[in-house]
Amino acid sequence: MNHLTDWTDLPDAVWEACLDRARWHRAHPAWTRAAAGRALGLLFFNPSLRTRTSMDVAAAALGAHAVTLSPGQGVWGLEWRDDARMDGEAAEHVREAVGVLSRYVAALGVRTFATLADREADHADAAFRAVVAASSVPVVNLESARWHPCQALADAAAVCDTLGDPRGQKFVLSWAPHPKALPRAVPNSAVVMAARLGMEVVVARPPGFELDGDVLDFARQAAARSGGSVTESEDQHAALSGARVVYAKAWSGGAVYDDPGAEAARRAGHADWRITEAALGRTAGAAFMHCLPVRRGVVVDGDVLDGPNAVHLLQAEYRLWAQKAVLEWIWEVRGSGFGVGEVQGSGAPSVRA
Ligand SMILES: CC(=O)N[C@@H](CCCN)C(=O)O
Ligand SMILES: NC(=O)OP(=O)(O)O
Repeated sequence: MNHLTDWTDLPDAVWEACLDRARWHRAHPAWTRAAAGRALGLLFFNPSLRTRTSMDVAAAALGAHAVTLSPGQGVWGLEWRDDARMDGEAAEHVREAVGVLSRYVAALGVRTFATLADREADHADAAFRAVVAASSVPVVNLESARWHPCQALADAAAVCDTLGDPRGQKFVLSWAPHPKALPRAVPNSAVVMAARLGMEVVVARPPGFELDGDVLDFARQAAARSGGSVTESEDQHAALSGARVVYAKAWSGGAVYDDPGAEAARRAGHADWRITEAALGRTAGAAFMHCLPVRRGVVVDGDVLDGPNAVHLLQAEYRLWAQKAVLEWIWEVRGSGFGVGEVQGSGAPSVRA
């Protein structure tokens, strides 16, 4: 069964074929009946605008039918912990709920954000893994505690369209201020994504906001295969010099698990990490990237988002093309059949001359 838990669980050839295919879809947007007769269940434990809409439309564009379910909002609240005594809000367990859904649909998409309270559960991606374990159909990760693989695929396509050949170009993942403690699935995925593309990756973040060591290890392993590199910096100013991409993202510091108050205070002390026109001016004409949703004037200034270097809407658009490619891969459909290695070039136009 083709689950998409994360790209780090899959051969590079699958990533490359899906990336080529995502770019191909942008150039060939016609709807098909490749997955006609199939249903897709979309289980959202957390809010979504892009993922929810683009998955629904991607399914429709392949002739499939999507059903979106939000546990606790018109759908029974769900428990995922194996050892839970269910005397709280949750009316059923994912073992039953996902067992049932597997009998209705041909694949499931699932969103389960990090708890930011249970370090071990988050690190093990336990909620998402509980759904995968209970499912008898393929599962697509729509952002778990650890990874956001659909975002990574869309981001990679947007980088390739924007830069042409990204190899050797400087990609700065820049930590950003935010009023809330946010998960790390997006930065984790972005750093491995850029390393896979052979980019010179710099993770710029204040002290206390380090990404997990195993995520940096995954990224360094990817960089070793692609000819890229991965380093860290506590100096945003220096990191931005020479950058061709600035990917801004807020994420919580490790202290969020032990001392949330201290984490919040430390986060509030770094408001000056916001991306401004002046910050972008220190780069080599970098494209500005963000996964969205984004807070204007907190994470990034409005004039950067409204300016010529911002590619955040292209990233978001690519979610649709990327997820068409993912659905084709998990269902092994594509008109004449979808096999790794048979995809030739994308033909997608460059959006930046
Ligand atoms: C604001 C917020 O909750 N952001 C979430 C979702 C990002 C895109 N799905 C995060 O930082 O992981
Ligand atoms: N980037 C992203 O996943 O957006 P949503 O949270 O709106 O789905």
